[in-house]
Amino acid sequence: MAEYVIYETVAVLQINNPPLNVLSHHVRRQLMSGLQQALQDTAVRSIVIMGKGQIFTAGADVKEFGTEKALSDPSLPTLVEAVAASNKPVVTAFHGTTLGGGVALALASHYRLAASSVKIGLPEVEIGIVPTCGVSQRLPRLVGLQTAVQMIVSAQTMSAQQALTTGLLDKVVSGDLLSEAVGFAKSVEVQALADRRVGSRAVPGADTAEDVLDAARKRLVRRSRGAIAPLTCLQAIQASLLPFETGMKREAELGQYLWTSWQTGALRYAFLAERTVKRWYLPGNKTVNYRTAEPLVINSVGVLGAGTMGVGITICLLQAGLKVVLIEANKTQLDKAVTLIQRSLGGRSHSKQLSHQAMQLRATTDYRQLGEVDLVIEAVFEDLALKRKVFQQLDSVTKPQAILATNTSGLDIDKIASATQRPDKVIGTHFFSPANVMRLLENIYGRHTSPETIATAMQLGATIGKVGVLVGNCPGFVGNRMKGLNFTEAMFLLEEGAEPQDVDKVLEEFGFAMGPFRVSDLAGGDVHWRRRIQAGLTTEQGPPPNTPLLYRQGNRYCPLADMLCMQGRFGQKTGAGWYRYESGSRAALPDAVVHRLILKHRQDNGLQRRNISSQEIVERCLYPLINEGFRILEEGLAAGPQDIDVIFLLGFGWPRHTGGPMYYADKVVGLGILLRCLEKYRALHPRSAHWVPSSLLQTMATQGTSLTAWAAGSRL
Ligand SMILES: CCC[C@H](O)CC(=O)SCCNC(=O)CCNC(=O)[C@H](O)C(C)(C)COP(=O)([O-])OP(=O)([O-])OC[C@H]1O[C@@H](n2cnc3c(N)ncnc32)[C@H](O)[C@@H]1OP(=O)([O-])[O-]
Repeated sequence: MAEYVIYETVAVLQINNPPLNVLSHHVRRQLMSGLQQALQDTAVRSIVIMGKGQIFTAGADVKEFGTEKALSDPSLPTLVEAVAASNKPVVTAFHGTTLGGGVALALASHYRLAASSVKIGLPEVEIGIVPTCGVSQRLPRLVGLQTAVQMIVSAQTMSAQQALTTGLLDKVVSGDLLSEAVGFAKSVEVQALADRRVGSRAVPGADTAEDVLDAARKRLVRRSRGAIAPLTCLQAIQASLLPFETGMKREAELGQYLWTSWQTGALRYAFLAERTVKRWYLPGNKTVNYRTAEPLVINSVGVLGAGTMGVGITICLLQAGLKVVLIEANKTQLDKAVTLIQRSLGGRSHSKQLSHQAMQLRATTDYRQLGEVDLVIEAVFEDLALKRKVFQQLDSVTKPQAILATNTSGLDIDKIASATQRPDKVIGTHFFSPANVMRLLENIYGRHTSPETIATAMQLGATIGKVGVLVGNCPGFVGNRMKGLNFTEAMFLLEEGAEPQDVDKVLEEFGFAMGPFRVSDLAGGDVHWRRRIQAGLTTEQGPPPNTPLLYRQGNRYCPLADMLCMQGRFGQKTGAGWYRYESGSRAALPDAVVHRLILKHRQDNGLQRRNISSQEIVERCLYPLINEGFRILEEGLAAGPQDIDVIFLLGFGWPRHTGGPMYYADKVVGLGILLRCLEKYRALHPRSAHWVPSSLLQTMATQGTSLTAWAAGSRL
């Protein structure tokens, strides 16, 4: 709701809609009625709009979007324009965070005040919409085009001081916001309003406008990769150079265009999915869930292994204020890691606070120092025998109630847990590299993992700023199990006629930051080569004895990646992989050596080259992965499609504007079309088991059920 209180001649309208004061329909109705009351009351000479609680407002109510309430009177645009039309001065005073529609209200007001700690932002582009309600028209008039572009198109937040410098704020206050705002409102009661109306101003620096917009457009064309919101937002900003009323009309048209695009739905889904997965439950036993399981309190964490992952994990734990004991047997490696960690923590702006964080680190070669920690994250080399040995040791040196987590990207959690006397306290915590940057934490429960252990791992993820997704135990878990198929098909495409750069280009146009071959070169081809060797698919010298070159373990197999690794071409780190890299450069250059290798492989094995369309590249690389997602749901290894989508959005660079693989299949491709496509490729490639459609997909496609609707019904 919104409260209405009079302070002498000032009417104060306070939004009170905890926790985030979103501008839901009932809030807008009360704000409108408060505004009208204040305008009619002759004793009122000025109006203050502010918020109660933690923040001013998180903007429009995203959960209302697409429902009747979003448009019900007063809509947000109607309310904002009523503020703009007020013939009494309106002061908006904000604190905490001010987003989206909150900024719209402020820009329509005559004056803007804020607490010094405020963060102001326009996240609309991230949910695929134009900041309408006059934001795209008023903001450039107030702060100039350059800053408006930064705020609207890059969704960068602004501090109070920056907002004051750019002219977005009239005043930053450090005292009590309510009394400061009331005092300020009184002081402007006699001021003329005409020149305070932002809409009547001209955009400053209009003479350099084209240069600013051109530079932004070029940047966006490069970066947007199929997302339509950024460039549409830029068009709306450009319209601010037109007369205000014309610009407002253009803003509304562009707003409508995005509003009705499928990408908006996908981006909104992604926003909500990230929050939905926090409400975890065991797919096979819903009684074990985030409400019923209590996490343990974690104050100190041991990290075992000071390689790249161990260092990244340590940094996030320290940044969250936890005490860390870092164990590494190799003293030189340990010293190197400590330097890296200290540099990473100390090199940031709030150096005082962060050096305190660095002081929470104890680095040692002595396992026994883990005796008092509440939880250990093991981050040693990806080798089952080694991990089992390490867990045996951990079991003996840690206190009995300590949780033991393994950072693995696909090894069997149950086999690791069985090396201990406490399998109920063993869990997988799969961090993504670089661990201190990537927001995903794939948490894997084993057969014996207790609800308390799961709750603790999920809570730890939240504490260190990650989005934890709970999944079941299977080879590769959810992420790598699905992702592996993408690379498998990408290689088959090389056998059939494509070059690595063709496949990468198409998938980058689809929206991935990097195609599969560039990713492989970045990660190091040897990592997966070692896994294939461990799985008995290949050897360091080539195919295992008596094994056909193009088939392994009953399935079609492409040996090209193995052949590259046998030549020592591991990717960027060796200067050559699927591409070549000039010294010190990360630019992937097509390589004649690879071209010849592929050509010879085709000739030697009688593989015919044909032209492969972009459509086929997308289908071949993405549909098997999606089919595997359905299998994962069918096997009860993920609670819902949101969990899978969040893993791909945050862990594998899946383009956010498509919502994630499962959303994309459901809402963009359509399950019926997906099924027919899988069947077509199954007929063409009968020796690849991943083309066999999952029975869940078959049932849904045949019954015409939507995956999203199915998931909404089953979610807690
Ligand atoms: C006509 C349109 C014009 C206008 O330009 C449009 C806009 O204003 S567009 C809007 C522009 N604004 C945005 O895009 C806001 C984006 N929001 C954010 O960036 C973060 O939520 C914020 C930083 C505010 C708080 O972070 P935090 O402290 O980590 O907290 P949290 O993130 O976990 O959220 C807690 C709960 O609140 C929920 N919820 C949050 N916001 C909204 C909302 N607007 N609405 C509804 N619900 C919202 C969220 O889903 C969650 O609920 P649940 O049931 O657990 O799923």
